[in-house]
Amino acid sequence: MSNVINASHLTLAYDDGKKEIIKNAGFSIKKGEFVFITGPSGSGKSTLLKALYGALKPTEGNLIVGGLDLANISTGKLQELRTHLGIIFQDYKLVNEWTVAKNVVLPLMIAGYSVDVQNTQAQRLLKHVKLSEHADKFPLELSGGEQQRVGVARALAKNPVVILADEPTGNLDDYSSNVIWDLMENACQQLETTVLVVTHKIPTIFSLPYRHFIIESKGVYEVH
Ligand SMILES: Nc1ncnc2c1ncn2[C@@H]1O[C@H](COP(=O)(O)OP(=O)(O)OP(=O)(O)O)[C@@H](O)[C@H]1O
Repeated sequence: MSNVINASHLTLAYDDGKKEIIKNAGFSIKKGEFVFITGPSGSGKSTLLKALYGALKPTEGNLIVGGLDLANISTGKLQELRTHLGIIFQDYKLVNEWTVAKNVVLPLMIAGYSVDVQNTQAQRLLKHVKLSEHADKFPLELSGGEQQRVGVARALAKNPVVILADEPTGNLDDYSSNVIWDLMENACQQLETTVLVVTHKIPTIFSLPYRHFIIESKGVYEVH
C-alpha cells in the first residue's frame, strides 16, 4: 500500500529555526492506517500536526503529505491539499456566529457544492454525530462535547484522505468521546481514511489495529 505521509530527516523549529522541537525524524504512514501520537507535555505533538497541515514549514528535511512536499509547497497547492485533510482541534474552532448546520458544511461551501447537497450532507453528518435536533442552534448554545462533535462532523464532511486530530476528546464526557472514536474508527475502516490522533491516553475502548508513535527528546519513535 502507498504511503500517504512520509517524513525524512525532518526538523521542526520555532523562532527562525533557533528553537528546535523535533530533530531529524523519519517515519512513513500508509493509506488507511490509524496512528496515535503520545508524549510528554511540550514534547512537540501539536507542532508535528501543525507541520502536517502546512501551518509550520520544516526547517530541514522533507515532509510529504499526499505526494506534496510541505517543505517546498506553493500557497495554491497547500490550499488544495487542505481540501483533502480533515482537521479536528482541541478547542473546536467553530464559527460562533453560524448555525451548527452551517459550520458542518463549511468545507462543502468552500468547495462550491450546491445548497441542496450542503443541506443533505448536513442532515446526514449531524445524524452521525447524534446532533440532528441541534442543527439550527449556535455553537455557544451547545456543551463542549456537542461542539466537538460538530467539529468532527465538519472534519468528515468531504470524506478527507487524512484526518489530523489534536486531543479530540481532551476534556469530553464519555458519551461524546465514544461517538467521536466510533466515527474515526468507521472512517478508517470503511473509507480507508488515514487517521493521526494526538492524545494523552489511548482509549481503552478502541477496537481497530493501530500504530503508536511517541515524541520525546526531539525524536519521533514507534512503539512496537
Ligand atoms: N508558536 C510558537 N512559538 C514558539 N514556541 C512554540 C510555539 N508553539 C509551541 N511552542 C513550543 O514548542 C514546544 C512544543 O509545543 P507543542 O504544543 O507542540 O507540545 P505538545 O506536545 O503538543 O504539548 P501538550 O501535550 O502540552 O499540548 C513547547 O515548548 C511550546 O512552548
